[in-house]
Amino acid sequence: MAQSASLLTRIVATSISATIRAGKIIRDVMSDGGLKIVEKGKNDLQTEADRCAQKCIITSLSRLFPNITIIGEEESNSCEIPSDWIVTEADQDILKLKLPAHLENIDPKDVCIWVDPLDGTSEYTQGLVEHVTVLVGVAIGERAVGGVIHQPYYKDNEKGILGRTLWGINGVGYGGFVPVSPPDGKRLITTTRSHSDKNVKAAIDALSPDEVIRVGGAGHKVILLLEGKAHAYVFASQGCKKWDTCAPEAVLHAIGGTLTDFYGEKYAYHAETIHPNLRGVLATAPGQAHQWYLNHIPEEVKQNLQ
Ligand SMILES: Nc1ncnc2c1ncn2[C@@H]1O[C@H](COP(=O)(O)O)[C@@H](O)[C@H]1OP(=O)(O)O
Ligand SMILES: [Mg+2]
Ligand SMILES: [Mg+2]
Ligand SMILES: [Mg+2]
Repeated sequence: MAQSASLLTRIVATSISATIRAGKIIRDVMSDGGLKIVEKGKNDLQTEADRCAQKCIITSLSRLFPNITIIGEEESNSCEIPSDWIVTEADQDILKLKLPAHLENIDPKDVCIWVDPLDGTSEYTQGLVEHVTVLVGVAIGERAVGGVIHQPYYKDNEKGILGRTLWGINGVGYGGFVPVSPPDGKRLITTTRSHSDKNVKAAIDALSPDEVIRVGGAGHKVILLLEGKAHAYVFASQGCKKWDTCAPEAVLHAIGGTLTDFYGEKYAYHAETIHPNLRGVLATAPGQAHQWYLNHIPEEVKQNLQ
């Protein structure tokens, strides 16, 4: 890998390769049929694919970036990993990116990488594989700056290949998708299909949507915002964690969208922060009035998110 490239571009470039490899592992586990599901908590599953994909990504990144904190959703174990799960390649186009001065010489101590090896596990176990993404987010200080979202089951009929990878670096660029504005004169809201409750529903009802798009995964829902299929992602629940939102937030910000909690505050992604997004997730596509959504959320809904 070009050592002259900056640390941030090297992390994002390698993360692209690592998520593609993890996506192949996720497809292989599904086609072999041995999901070996473990129940981590209420409505909270883990499969062999979550475990193996995390192992692939974290082992690869930690060998290349030994001084950087990497936090993954799944608990790690010390078992051997196949050598072909260890990724050393990097996306060459990303390595060529020119960064602004403040991102050029970052201190490895200020970087935290958040890994969600399989976002949308509930849907994956139900065979709704199009909802699945692999997420790697890169925070510098408190801010989510770089993000990679890989969709292992995306079908590109023209290229005849399975899978695509979307990336973004705030203030630098994005790729792997073409941003589209959502339709004018309508309010399309995307939200959970597997983790709903009274508070989640009350928030959506208060926004009087024309349509509610219920799909799995934080990564998948932010892709709907990137591609103009929804105006807002509304999840008034404490269920999402930092690894769910770091990468999607960075990619969304790179095209001018916004992701905050229900009080309008950005989440902090430094290594010492708590994992749950206790104040919910509200994200809007570029050009949408984020404040309008915040203003229309009932006080009671906000108070349940503390
Ligand atoms: N109550 C919860 N318990 C565990 N994970 C949750 C919960 N709510 C949301 N998540 C995580 O956030 C993602 C987005 O939520 P949803 O799909 O319900 O909109 C889920 O796919 C899941 O990530 P993961 O699949 O990686 O465990
Ligand atoms: Mg999970
Ligand atoms: Mg997740
Ligand atoms: Mg996950």
